[in-house]
Amino acid sequence: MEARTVVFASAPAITAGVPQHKILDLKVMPTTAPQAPARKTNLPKKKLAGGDGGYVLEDVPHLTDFLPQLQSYPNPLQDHPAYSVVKQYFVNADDTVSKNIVVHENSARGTHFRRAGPRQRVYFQPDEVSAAIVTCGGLCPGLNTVIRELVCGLHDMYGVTNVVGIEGGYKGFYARNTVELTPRSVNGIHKRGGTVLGTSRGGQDTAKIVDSIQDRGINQVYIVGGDGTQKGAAVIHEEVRRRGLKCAVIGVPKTIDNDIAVIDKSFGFDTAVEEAQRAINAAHVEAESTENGIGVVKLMGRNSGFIAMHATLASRDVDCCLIPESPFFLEGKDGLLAFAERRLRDNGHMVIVLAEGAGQDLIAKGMPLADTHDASGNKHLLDVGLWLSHKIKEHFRKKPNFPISLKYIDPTYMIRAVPSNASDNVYCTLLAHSALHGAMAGYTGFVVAPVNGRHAYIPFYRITEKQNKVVITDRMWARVLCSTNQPCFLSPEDVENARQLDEEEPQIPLIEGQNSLVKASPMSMCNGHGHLCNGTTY
Ligand SMILES: Nc1ncnc2c1ncn2[C@@H]1O[C@H](COP(=O)(O)OP(=O)(O)OP(=O)(O)O)[C@@H](O)[C@H]1O
Ligand SMILES: O=P(O)(O)OC[C@H]1O[C@](O)(CO)[C@@H](O)[C@@H]1O
Ligand SMILES: [Mg+2]
Repeated sequence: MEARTVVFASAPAITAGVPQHKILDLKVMPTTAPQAPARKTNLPKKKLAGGDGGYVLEDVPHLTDFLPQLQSYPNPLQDHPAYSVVKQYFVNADDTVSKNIVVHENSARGTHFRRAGPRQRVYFQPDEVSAAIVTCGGLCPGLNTVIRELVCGLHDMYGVTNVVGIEGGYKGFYARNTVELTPRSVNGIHKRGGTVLGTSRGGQDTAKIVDSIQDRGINQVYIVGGDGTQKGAAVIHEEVRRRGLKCAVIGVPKTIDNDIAVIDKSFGFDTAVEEAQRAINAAHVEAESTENGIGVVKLMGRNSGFIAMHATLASRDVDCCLIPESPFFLEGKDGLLAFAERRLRDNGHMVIVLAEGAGQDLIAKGMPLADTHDASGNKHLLDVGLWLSHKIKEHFRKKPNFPISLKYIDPTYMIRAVPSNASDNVYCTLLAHSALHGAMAGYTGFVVAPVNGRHAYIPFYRITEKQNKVVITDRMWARVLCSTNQPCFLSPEDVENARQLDEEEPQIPLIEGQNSLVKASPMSMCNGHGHLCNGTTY
């Protein structure tokens, strides 16, 4: 395939903070010709704008930020029969989504993100688009649905026919071949678990990946993966921008652990919680059927216990839920072992659900092991389910008049290798559509996801700067403790630490000329193309 590069003219004139975009013809040339010099931009990483009442828009980059002469075209969707009856199909240029939905009388309006959806003007012509999709990290229900809907959405809504899949995760960009993706080839893949493209951990070499993007002439890259993947996507975007390539880099957040910050939830999470019910039911049936039966179920959740928490609440058969965010201890009258004894005396059986990351410090105390990591740098965890089962058996072995029967169920890979359920399928479809509308409209360097129920374009740094964790000082965790009636196992010091972690995120102050655009009302911040008029300082 012929690689292409874009030549651009001088920066736009700026009048009163609003760049006057001069529309030039896009010149396309083979890479054998001298490369256009990457524009020496020192665009700040954050693109913020302020409005009245403490309104802050944390915006995402647009291709015209560094390729100001790009040609735009009317969105072909305006002639699409399926959308012709929709009252207002295009998103308003100044639509934004509020990060905080619970407000008080005197609250500042706070952080907002650009609303996802189709724009009136697009920055790609259908036959110009060369899109690539890659899936990275662990498996997750819904990966195939996202792939299918990206391919079909690009094709059906925008007439794009050139879409390839990168095989085997980030490594596939430089080590493996691509696979052509057509509506026909992806038809039906959403009914299968896994990812038809394959996935991997490690092997992220930004320069090589961007070389591959450039050589193959790819101008839209859809990167589907978890927190690690999105960190990789952020640096790929930086490099693409540094080289001045007309290439939109879009992240679609994936993880069953639901540990991605800001967003409502990640796809696959619902399916994982639903699938976990099968394991918990089995543990409950086994436990109920024997004298002092104990069922122990280990679920995924390296650093965040969302799956365990939601599976516990959904099931109602769980007597104790253990998650990484909430420390626990075994010994003493308030410890887990004494609690298990009490529960067995009262009910004759019990079910314990734990997230794989729970109690890691506790285990390490007893058996110091070398710190080992996977290819992506994630710490290898010790098997808390096996360890806890052993500790419980050891405890009751000392009590000959208290025979127990313990069954340990480890369904970790079973809950993520299944196809997505109906609700995740719909979610993945909307995610894919939001992603491709953003790319066609020229946005780049963003992750797409719902925030308070509305799909939004979120800058990469927001997703990668911290992980989403269960806040144990929140009411949701209290609901779990109330449903299981388990002790909270926390010392006053633990509670204090948890409260500190839960402190409200500091608002980013707008400093004119450094990280802010103009101080303006949201209405006045947009130009006719539906993106912020940002000039060179944002
Ligand atoms: N800090 C980072 N910078 C650049 N690339 C990274 C970074 N962390 C991870 N990656 C790359 O992203 C890919 C996936 O990362 P990782 O294995 O951590 O999974 P993930 O995307 O977090 O998904 P999950 O944890 O849900 O399985 C890997 O190819 C890895 O090399
Ligand atoms: O064994 P693998 O493939 O590294 O995956 C395990 C990890 O993947 C995750 O499910 C995230 O995808 C974690 O909860 C878990 O620790
Ligand atoms: Mg991860």
